[in-house]
Amino acid sequence: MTRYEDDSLSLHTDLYQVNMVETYWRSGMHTRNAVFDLYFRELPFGNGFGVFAGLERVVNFLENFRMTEEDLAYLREAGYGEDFLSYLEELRFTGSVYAMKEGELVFGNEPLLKVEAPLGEAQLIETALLNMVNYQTLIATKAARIKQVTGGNGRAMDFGLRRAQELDAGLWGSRAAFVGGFEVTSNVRAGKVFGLPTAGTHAHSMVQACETEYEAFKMYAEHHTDCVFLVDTYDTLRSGVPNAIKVAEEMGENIRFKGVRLDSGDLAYLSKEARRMLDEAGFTDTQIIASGDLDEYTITNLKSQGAEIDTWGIGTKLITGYDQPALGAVYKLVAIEGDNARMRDTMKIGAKKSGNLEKMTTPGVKNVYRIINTENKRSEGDYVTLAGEEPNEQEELHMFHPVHTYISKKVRNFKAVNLHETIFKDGKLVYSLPSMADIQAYMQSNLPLLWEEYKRSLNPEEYPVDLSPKCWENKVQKMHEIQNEFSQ
Ligand SMILES: Nc1ncnc2c1ncn2[C@@H]1O[C@H](COP(=O)(O)OP(=O)(O)OP(=O)(O)O)[C@@H](O)[C@H]1O
Ligand SMILES: O=P(O)(O)OC[C@H]1O[C@H](OP(=O)(O)OP(=O)(O)O)[C@H](O)[C@@H]1O
Ligand SMILES: O=C(O)c1cccnc1
Repeated sequence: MTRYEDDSLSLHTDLYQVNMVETYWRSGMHTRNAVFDLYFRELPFGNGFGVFAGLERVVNFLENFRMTEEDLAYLREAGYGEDFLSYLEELRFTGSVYAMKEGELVFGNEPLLKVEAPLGEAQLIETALLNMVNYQTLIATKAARIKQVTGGNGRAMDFGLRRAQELDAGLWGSRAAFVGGFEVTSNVRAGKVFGLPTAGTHAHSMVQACETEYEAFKMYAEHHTDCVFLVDTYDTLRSGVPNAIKVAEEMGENIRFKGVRLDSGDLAYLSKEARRMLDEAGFTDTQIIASGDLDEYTITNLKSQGAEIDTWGIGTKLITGYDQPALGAVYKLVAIEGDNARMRDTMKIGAKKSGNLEKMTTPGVKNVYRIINTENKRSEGDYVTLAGEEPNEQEELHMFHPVHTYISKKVRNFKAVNLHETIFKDGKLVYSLPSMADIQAYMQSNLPLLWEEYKRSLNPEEYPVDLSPKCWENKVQKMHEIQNEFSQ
């Protein structure tokens, strides 16, 4: 039982955030303008690209951000003073948010989302934003990775709900799977809440509940027009497929015999045999659905064995991000208003002995552009600039690796597309959330921008995410300033 009844998410944060905000407020720093970047460092699953998801929930969260009476009562109980609670009571999100569109193809070390807000607000929302974007982007990326191997004509179906890490992950995971390209979900609530296409077959329990498998299929067919029969409860080829065919023949035009589902055994062999049997019986349009611990590796392998599988049902390994359960996105302060009311770039160096530039944050208010080659229509890479830079006004771009700077190229004939949409401006929502179908279509329409080398599932090439010379120099200069301060 919960001790409080409301469904406020405003305390969906870590205690240290509240304590920092109290400190800022008591010192009068809470209203200073701050800029935070939200980004991950490394692509998950060894994939060559990521798929951004989580924005819709971030928007809902920020729009509804206010401390309820129960939030305040809890904080009062925890010992916070009435004066600070009065500040929290009035607190709303008044800042600006710039973010990638959901479904955007994304890469390491580029801001997926940028928050410009009074320090107190920007700090208090950090944990929730990371929580939402980390999980949803991880699952959307896993889904896209699986879709890359099922191919255009192999349907991917999300079966994950029962295996997800609790209710929220089940709901938002199904949505993320759709963002990443899954065609359909078994999750009825996700269908209701987000309008996702749903579909389903039946379980072994229905077959077990009847005296015989034939009786179970027949009973289902008598009450449903669209029928997919699960054929592996007893013996797939000797009992399951023949019973499915028998019922379909008996029911004739009264049903649409959509397919059979295989959930165990040698899926390559069984699918080929089932296909042969269905075709011989004249059911050439009937599909074969496979499930049972599938992921991109088993699917690739099954396809290489010539498996006759049309639809892939994927649960556990999709919804839990099984082989990499965390994306590791972070939220870092990159600029803050100083005593003189001017913005000051900030940087975190960290305790790395190696002086690894990669782990250091990139200071400054920045934009991210995708550099599209206007001749071959492919992306040359992403290009992170300082605010105010306008790459489209340049004749030629110098793109170089931000750590191994000798890896460089000059790009002409390009179009630089700003990847950040303005979502909130001074607390006001100025972005209309696209439909789920548009989000998925947007993701798919962007895939041709990437060379195949970035999209292969095994050992893809590293897609360039470069800093503009000004952004890079600013970073190096800031690093030297910090180092000099300590060597004096
Ligand atoms: N031809 C195949 N080649 C490679 N992997 C396969 C093939 N057929 C099935 N698999 C995969 O191998 C694993 C099969 O594991 P296992 O034999 O333990 O379970 P199962 O046959 O699905 O039966 P059960 O559901 O009773 O566990 C699953 O992950 C399945 O997706
Ligand atoms: O294997 P996953 O990728 O996680 O996909 C979800 C699994 O959930 C069901 O099995 P379960 O044993 O839970 O129920 P059942 O009795 O209907 O087979 C289904 O048959 C899949 O095998
Ligand atoms: O509809 C199905 O076949 C289904 C749904 C959830 C999990 N496993 C299978």
